[in-house]
Order: sequence, then structure tokens, then C-alpha cells
Amino acid sequence: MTLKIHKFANNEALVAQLTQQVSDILTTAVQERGHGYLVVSGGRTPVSFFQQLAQQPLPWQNISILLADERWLPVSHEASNEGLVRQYLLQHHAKAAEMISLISEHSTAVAGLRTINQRLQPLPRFDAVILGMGEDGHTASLFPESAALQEGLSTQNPAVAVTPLHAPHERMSLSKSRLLNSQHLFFHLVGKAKAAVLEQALAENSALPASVFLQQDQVPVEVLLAAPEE
Ligand SMILES: O=C(O)[C@H](O)[C@@H](O)[C@H](O)[C@H](O)COP(=O)(O)O
Repeated sequence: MTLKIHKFANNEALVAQLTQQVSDILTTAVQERGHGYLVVSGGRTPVSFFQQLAQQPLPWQNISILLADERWLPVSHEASNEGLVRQYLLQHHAKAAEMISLISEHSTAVAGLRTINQRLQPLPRFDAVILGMGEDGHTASLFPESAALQEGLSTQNPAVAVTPLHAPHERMSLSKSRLLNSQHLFFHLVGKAKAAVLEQALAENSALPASVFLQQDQVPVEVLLAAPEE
């Protein structure tokens, strides 16, 4: 398992490093294969990272951005992850990037799944996937106890439709196999509560969804953690 954990005194320092690493990865990707693919997460944590990354003078017209997961809502809804990405990441230089949406016109994620799988099927290996983690150990929308978890962890399809038991909104999540089809994988974690869940997810017999991504041999994973030390 190639796992590196980088600890930061605060999110500002973390974001500076993550921005640098992701910028380098995307620059290399565009140089080497003409196009870069970046997968980001929604939620509250990534906002300042999005703001920093958007200001980097990268070859954005050759970069596609996707979400690791999406809430099945109109982009104009305040809880839409695509709305968040459009508001904070697809700005400044990054305005030129392409966004590959995880939602469709269908009224439910289950009904839209086929369309989303078809949309994602042709995509090559991602260059970087940045995951968050919930305090219940979920990552992307792969929630513990959700009926779709097993499918999300075992399907070879790129996406899975999820109805979380304890979180709002129906979701579309990238599957484990699609998320791990990447050159680089990062976790961006902020706060003491996340540090504690990280410890659980790193334990040998952890059943938390995040541990599936932390404890694997397929893609090097770097955890960037900003949490005050006791
Ligand atoms: O749509 C989502 O909810 C996310 O993609 C999700 O997996 C997120 O990364 C975690 O829930 C952490 O969320 P916070 O950053 O808000 O703590």
C-alpha cells in the first residue's frame, strides 16, 4: 500500500500544497496526453482549494472536471455539488475547463443512472481524484449501511445511484472501480473529528467505506490532514 499522510497546522497551508500538487499533475497530464482529468468532491471542505486552484494559469481548455459524487438536485440548488464547483472552481483561469456533469434530466438518480454511465464510460484514466470523508467514514457517496454500498464497491460501471439512509438527497456516486482508475488519489481532511475517523479508517479491520480507498495497492494515496494537535 502506498500511503502518505501529510499533516498541516491549518487548512491554508494544506490548500497551498494541494493546489501545487494538483497543478503539477494537470500540467504534466496535458503535456503527456493532451488532456487532464480532475475529480473533485463536494461538501464544505474544498471551497478554499477550489478558489486557489481556479487562479492557477493551467491549460484549462484541455482539462475536464468531474465530481466524485453529486446530489440529485438542480445545479441552482444550494446543496448541488456542481453548483459549488461552478461557483468556486470554474472561475478565473479555470473558467475555460470543461465540467462533466453527474446529473441528467431524469427525475431520480436511479432513472438517470444509465445516461450517466454512458456519459462516463468513454473517459480514460483520471489524473487526480480528490476525496473528502464524512464523520461516518463515507467517501464520495459511498455511505456505510446504504443499500447501494456493495454495488458501489463491486460494480465495474463508472457510477452508482445511492439513497443514503442518514444524509439528505438522492445521489449519484462514482464507483470504487472508477475512482481508483486514477494516477493519483488524495484525501483532503480538515478538523479533529476527521482526524479521529481517519484513524479508524486506517485500522486493520476497518469496514468504513473510506478504508477501501486508503487501504489498497492500486493507486498511490496521499492524505492531507489539517487538524490541531492536542
Ligand atoms: O457530496 C458530498 O457530500 C461529498 O462529496 C462527500 O463525500 C463529502 O466529501 C464528505 O461528506 C465530507 O463533506 P464536508 O467536506 O462537508 O465535511
